[in-house]
Amino acid sequence: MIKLTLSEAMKIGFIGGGRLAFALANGFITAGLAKADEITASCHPSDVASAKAFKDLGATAVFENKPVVERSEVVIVSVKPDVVVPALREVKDLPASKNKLFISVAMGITTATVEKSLPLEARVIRVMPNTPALVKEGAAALSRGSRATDEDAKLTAQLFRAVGTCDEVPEYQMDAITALSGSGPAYVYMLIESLADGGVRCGLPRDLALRLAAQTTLGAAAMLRTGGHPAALKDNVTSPGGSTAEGTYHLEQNGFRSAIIGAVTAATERCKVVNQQLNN
Ligand SMILES: NC(=O)C1=CN([C@@H]2O[C@H](COP(=O)(O)OP(=O)(O)OC[C@H]3O[C@@H](n4cnc5c(N)ncnc54)[C@H](OP(=O)(O)O)[C@@H]3O)[C@@H](O)[C@H]2O)C=CC1
Ligand SMILES: O=C(O)[C@@H]1CCC=N1
Repeated sequence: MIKLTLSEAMKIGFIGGGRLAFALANGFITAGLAKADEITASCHPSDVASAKAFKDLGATAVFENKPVVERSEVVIVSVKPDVVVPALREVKDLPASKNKLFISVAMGITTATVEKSLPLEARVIRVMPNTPALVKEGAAALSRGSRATDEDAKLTAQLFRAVGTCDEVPEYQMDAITALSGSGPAYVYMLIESLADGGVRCGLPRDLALRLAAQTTLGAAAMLRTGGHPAALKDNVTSPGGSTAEGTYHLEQNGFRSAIIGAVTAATERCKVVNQQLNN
């Protein structure tokens, strides 16, 4: 087996050159982990915009999946969940697919499902990243497939740690992680947009409201990273009889916490349904 070592010269391929693939490719390049001209991504022939985005990065955009596998040491499978099996079927019989590390980022799709679509010798790791990888603030988790080695897990963790954090977890936790940190940026953007809308409603100019909302979210997250507990940090903001107590009371009355908990629960269920549908 060829030993993989992470270096700037590592050839990284993406089957599915969409939004997440672009965020990762851009993140890997700016982190100095990959050279743009060592990256290959496959795009649909009709998807001129994605192909152009990769070309503008200095990467190679192709319109077939086979060259991605042939040109790359590590292949990141970044198509939509229902396209994973058909896309891998196209490359299964290539000699280049044997002994290769495939990293699947598809929501809900288990390593067992991916392994069944590849040659016996291929190794699989499942990763759930998120789009803030683009600015090196990603949160990722990885789980090993049955044939993945310690070195594969180490290399994958190194790749994703270059663009944020990466924890190794048992695979049964992956759906909940997808629902929390994979989808989480969308919920946070909704929070930020709502904060700004509130500011505008109360008379602030839109650009100031949006900047304050984004910086407040960034600052609050940075405080948590220093080791504080969210409840204690919230209490520090809440003066007796003050504005925050009034605001948080309104949130509680309107089911803010249960709405967020419900969102993560619903998204977790969606991941399970997707994998079940694929295996029926
Ligand atoms: N977006 C995110 O924040 C995250 C996404 N993911 C996972 O990443 C994967 C991709 O998501 P995302 O980037 O959002 O989706 P996109 O739709 O942006 O990307 C998928 C890309 O694959 C292309 N494609 C479709 N069929 C094929 C095929 N047979 N061969 C090669 N490429 C093909 C699509 O082209 P076309 O549009 O023309 O169909 C599209 O450009 C999903 O499995 C998702 O679960 C994981 C974590 C976070
Ligand atoms: O919405 C989705 O299905 C993907 C998975 C996590 C984030 N985006």
